[in-house]
Amino acid sequence: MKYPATVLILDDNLDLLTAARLCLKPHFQQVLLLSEPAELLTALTQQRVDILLLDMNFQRDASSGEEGIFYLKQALNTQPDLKVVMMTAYAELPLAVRAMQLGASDFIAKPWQNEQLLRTLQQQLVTKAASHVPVTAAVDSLPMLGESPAMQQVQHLISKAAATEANILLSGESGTGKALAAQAIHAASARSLGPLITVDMGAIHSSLFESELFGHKKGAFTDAKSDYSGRLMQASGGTLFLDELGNLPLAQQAKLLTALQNRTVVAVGSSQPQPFDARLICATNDNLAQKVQSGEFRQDLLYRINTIEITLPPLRQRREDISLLLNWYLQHYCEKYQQTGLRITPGDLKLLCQYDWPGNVRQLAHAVERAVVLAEGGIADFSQLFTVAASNSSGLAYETAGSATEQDFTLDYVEQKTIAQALQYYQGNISQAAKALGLTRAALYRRMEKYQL
Ligand SMILES: Nc1ncnc2c1ncn2[C@@H]1O[C@H](COP(=O)(O)OP(=O)(O)OP(=O)(O)O)[C@@H](O)[C@H]1O
Repeated sequence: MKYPATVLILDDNLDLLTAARLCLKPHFQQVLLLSEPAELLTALTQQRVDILLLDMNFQRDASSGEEGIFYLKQALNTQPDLKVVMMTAYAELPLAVRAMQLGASDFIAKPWQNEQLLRTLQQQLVTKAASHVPVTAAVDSLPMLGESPAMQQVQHLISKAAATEANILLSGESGTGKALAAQAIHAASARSLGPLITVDMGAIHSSLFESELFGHKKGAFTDAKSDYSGRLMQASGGTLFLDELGNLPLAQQAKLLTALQNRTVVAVGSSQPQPFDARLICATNDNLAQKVQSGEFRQDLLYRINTIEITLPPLRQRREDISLLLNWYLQHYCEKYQQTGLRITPGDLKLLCQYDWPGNVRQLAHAVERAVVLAEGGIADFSQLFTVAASNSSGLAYETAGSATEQDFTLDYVEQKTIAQALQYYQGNISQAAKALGLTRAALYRRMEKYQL
């Protein structure tokens, strides 16, 4: 039986490509080969890929791995849920660790044994299946819940704003539902039949900013193998959702402002402005007014985007909604994991309603999912969350040096511990934790799912 998955192998060594294809073809539905790294972006935009097997070095005698890192970032920016396995002939641990910090899922040293390669890729598919509902995908189908006065006010603003063409700024802590609100606004607007194009501004590499947003012409730069329309044009007729806007560097803020003011884009390699027609929604978990004061955010850009500002309140400021959300997610995950009759004990419910939920609804949903999976005797098991809350630490058992065990030295363990500490330090702020860890937000989410944080 073949895995219903597509593997893309990128290496400039044609013999290696052939050998890898021979090894993998009997086991995977589709195995694609690429010898030209400049074509990676096009390949990923044209074709859904599950696993990318990526070489670290492309130029002759190169051993720094920088090219591999560059293409890794490019691949994850294009397809954030992609599993990337790095291949390196120079199996230096620091390089592999760096690649994994940047979002690679695993690495394999060349020359590999066929069995080892197969096992590594199979493992990626298992992890991919286990992380089932990615956070972003879950947003698509979930309703926006909340009966507290604060949420009723938010719902009211959403329906009023949706009926207009006004630019909207959504603010609020991480996990409070800004992306969900953007979807609700789009769905309730006259543009609902058009596209909703989301751009994570924190995840776009500065060198790709203009090309990604405004498009490029074929031949405008080395990698530009064909014309690309860009996100603003793609959103025409629909809604453009710029997430994590507070992370945008000043130079790029100026370019974005010009495009928004003129409602035109000039593709890289062109001098011809093209009009675009998209409704703008922006989101941030930063205080942009404060960033204006400190000179990190342009005031004119803020005025352009915040015609209507909607602030999503943190869960701790609307505790009335906690039990509603707990029950809704309990039912949701019971259906998903085919559990029946699970309940939350009154004692647990009380504690859960008192808890501050620094990661807001996202954290609550994850906690319920975990509790459903770990449930025994018909009772949802929140013990892991309570351990975290009680110790006010990451929930991991930190042994002293004297009691260290072998597992303390595994990369997985060290990574998990570091991520948990960063999340705790930044009080659940995903963007700040991701930045400190040197990860994209998508890569951090993937790891949080993996380690159940
Ligand atoms: N009011 C709500 N009702 C039900 N689910 C919600 C609600 N708010 C958020 N969620 C869920 O919580 C998760 C996080 O929401 P979302 O991604 O919209 O948050 P966010 O504020 O955009 O976070 P970030 O700033 O980290 O991107 C999603 O799975 C979403 O469906």
